[in-house]
Amino acid sequence: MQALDRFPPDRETGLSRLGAFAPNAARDYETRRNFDLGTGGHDNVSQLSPYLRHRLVTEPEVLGAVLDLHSRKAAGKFIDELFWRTYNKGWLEMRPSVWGAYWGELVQSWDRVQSESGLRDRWEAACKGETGIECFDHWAHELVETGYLNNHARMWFASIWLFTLKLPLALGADFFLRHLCDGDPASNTLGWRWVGGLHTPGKTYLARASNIRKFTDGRFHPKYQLAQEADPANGAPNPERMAAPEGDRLDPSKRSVLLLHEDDCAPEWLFEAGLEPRATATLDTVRRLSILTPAEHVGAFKTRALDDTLARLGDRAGETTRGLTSAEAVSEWAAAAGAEQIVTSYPPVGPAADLLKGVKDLPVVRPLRDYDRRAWPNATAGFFKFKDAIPKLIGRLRGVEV
Ligand SMILES: Cc1cc2nc3c(=O)[nH]c(=O)nc-3n(C[C@H](O)[C@H](O)[C@H](O)COP(=O)(O)OP(=O)(O)OC[C@H]3O[C@@H](n4cnc5c(N)ncnc54)[C@H](O)[C@@H]3O)c2cc1C
Repeated sequence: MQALDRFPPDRETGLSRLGAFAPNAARDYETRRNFDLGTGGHDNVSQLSPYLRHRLVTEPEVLGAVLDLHSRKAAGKFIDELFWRTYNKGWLEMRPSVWGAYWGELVQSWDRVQSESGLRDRWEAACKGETGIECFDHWAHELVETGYLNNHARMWFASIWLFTLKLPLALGADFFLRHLCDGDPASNTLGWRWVGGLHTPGKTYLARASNIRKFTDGRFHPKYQLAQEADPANGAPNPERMAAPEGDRLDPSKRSVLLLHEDDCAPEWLFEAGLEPRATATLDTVRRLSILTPAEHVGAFKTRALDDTLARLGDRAGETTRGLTSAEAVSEWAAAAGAEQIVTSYPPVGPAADLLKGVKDLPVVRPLRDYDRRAWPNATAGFFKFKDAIPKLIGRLRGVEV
């Protein structure tokens, strides 16, 4: 699998990629990050997203490595981008119905694909990279083969999907989730909603031929091929905000089992909080990412990342079980291990959280990392408001009050 050759799903690779990238996280990154230099040419950005998305490497670790080498000002652009991920997670936690609405739109759009042959043909051509728009077709192939696209390419691709090809937003977000190694319910849904003019109501992102030519170093120039205007896409409006989650308190004296999932492959912090599980299991939620079957590399990334986690935990994990796929299977496993509680790192909005809602027989204790608990409540409105909290959040991590 080409994607996993590029993104070996283990923590050691994530950390060594971070070490190699950190020296370039200041001016180099700021001036070059928007360039999409083609398959295999993405050294201008960190390519850490599959590791961050599954928390094989954590945000505090990335911030720490970068701030050991650069001032906050010098690495400001990179730090902002990293906090976009945190912002998206917090924003969706406080508005979880957006994920439910996305699923509703996906089911509806999929029904239309099956009944409207014109739509089906355009959707198939887009997914196969056979639209005749050379840059778009290249990105469709790159995504399917490598599981990755540069951020600017994701923006252009989503814009062309919505405004030139006039395809439904949910089908585009689904195409990404089925192929990205970093596919994330928050960053992907919000990324598509941002391009489509739903996140910042009415403000759409229109891809322009001249911008594509400049930032692909002249590889592509889709002159006269792209829509010239972008009316907001159809989709649920932003709902009212709920309170941010605080997470559960862990009582390590109770008989516990540990459940690992794709959202936190660095659960060592739970052991530091006193957890001594009798047994540990991994969840397999890849089939809950889409109505269709995700690409093989997407599931393989998650399975191997969780295997890497179990290997690191060693004997501390107790007896191990792999790949539970339903709430019933989780309950049965925990009961057989004689547990009083199932402990799991707080699963943010997405497939693992969806599955765990169905576990009723035993309490599921979901402690939340300090980083998330402090950062998420700041996603009250747009990113620029959230940004005001960044100095303080960094100060707490670095042990300096700002
Ligand atoms: C339509 C669309 C869909 C997207 N879908 C996803 C997704 O499913 N998963 C995902 O992780 N990101 C998604 N992004 C955000 C962004 O494109 C990727 O995080 C980034 O390209 C990953 O590459 P990198 O690690 O080399 O990023 P770098 O530029 O090196 O940035 C470092 C880290 O910061 C975070 N980051 C950077 N840019 C963004 C951003 N714009 N939004 C949120 N976080 C960011 C990522 O965790 C990234 O690993 C999407 C963006 C768009 C426009």
